Formats: sequence, structure tokens, C-alpha cells
Amino acid sequence: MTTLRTESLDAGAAASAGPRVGVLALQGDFREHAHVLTKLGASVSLVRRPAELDAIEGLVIPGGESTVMDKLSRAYGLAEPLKAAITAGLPVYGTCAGLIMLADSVLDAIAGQQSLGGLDVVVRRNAFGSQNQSFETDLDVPALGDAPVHAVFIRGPVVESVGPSATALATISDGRVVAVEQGNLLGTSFHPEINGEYRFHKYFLAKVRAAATTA
Ligand SMILES: NC(=O)CC[C@H](N)C(=O)O
Repeated sequence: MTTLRTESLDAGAAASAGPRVGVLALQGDFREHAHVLTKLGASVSLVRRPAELDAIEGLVIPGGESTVMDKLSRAYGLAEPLKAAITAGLPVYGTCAGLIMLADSVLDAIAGQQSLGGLDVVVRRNAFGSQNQSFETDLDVPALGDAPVHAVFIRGPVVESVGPSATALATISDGRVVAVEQGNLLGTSFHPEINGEYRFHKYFLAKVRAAATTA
């Protein structure tokens, strides 16, 4: 088993010279994302404070609980700087709760819940049922090549509608959208970070590299 050394990540002391990618570490499975990104050569740091956004070229918002991430991001003064960074073009990849945070509109939100926005989509929280209705399935994702993507759904959201600025990347067998992109933003209803499916992270790192070279 590989042990992730979050202490060194906290200190921003990643050894690699790859793209500098932050993982929002307020709540949720940020360690799993940090592990995947580190394996792919990114220079990973955990983000909990606004100033930590200055040092990164891309950000991952993990799975977890969007209601909690929303509350903590506002309590820590991160929500507004995050919105500004997204508007300024920071590449951001959100999985599950992270996709909810990136959606312009959220259905079945709790009272007062806010998202950061950026993705021109409407998502519905918990669209596939409760934790014990979690499931795995293979998805065609043409943007990632011919081999199917094995996708793990855990209380995930569905993308109920995709606005004109966003593009669907994958649908499940009943035709509902579960992966989207829009410029530098990427979102999936499922969790590639937990099952060794690295292609979404690679796809995201390509966005980060491209944005860094044009900045
Ligand atoms: N696995 C997940 O990230 C679940 C998301 C959760 N249902 C939410 O609303 O935030």
C-alpha cells in the first residue's frame, strides 16, 4: 500500500516539477486525488486558505459532501476567491460533490446552499439514490479514447441539462449526462480517483499545461 504524505503536501513541498495543481482539502476524498495527481507527475498542494490559490495552475474539487464544502468554503473566505479564479480561467476539475460546486444551478440543494458556478449546467444532487445504491458501470467517453471508463457512482449528481456553453462528455445507459466540460472546467458525477482510472486526471492535466503556457 502506498502511503500519502499529506504533511509534505501541506507544506507545498512536492518533489515533482510538473504542473502545480491544488486539491481543495476542506472535506471529502482530497487525499485520493492528491495521490493520483502526484503519480501523474503533478506538483500537488492542498488548498484550505485563499492565499494558497496564488501558487497553483489548476485545482481539483473532490467528492464528498457539497453542502459541507459550500459552508466551509464560505466560512474560510475561500468561496469568493475561488469564484474569481474560475472566472479568470483557472482550470478546475470537480468530481461528484466537486461537480455540484462547479454547476451554475443545483437542484435538490439544501436551503441556502450555494455553488461556485462556472459550468453552464443544471445538476441534481443525489440523483442515483442513497449511499447503499452506489453502483459501478462502464462508460463510453470518446474524448478519452476507445477503451470504456469504469465509473464508480456514490450518491452522485446527474447533469439534468447542459447549457450552450458546456459540452457533455459521457452519458450512462439511460442517456443521462454524467461528465461535462467547458473550456478549462471539467466535471464528473463519478469518482475516477478511487479506482485507478487516471484518464480524466490526465485530460485535466493537459488543460492545466495548456492554460499555463498561454497565461
Ligand atoms: N460522492 C459524493 O461526492 C456525493 C455528493 C453528495 N451527494 C453531495 O451532494 O455533495
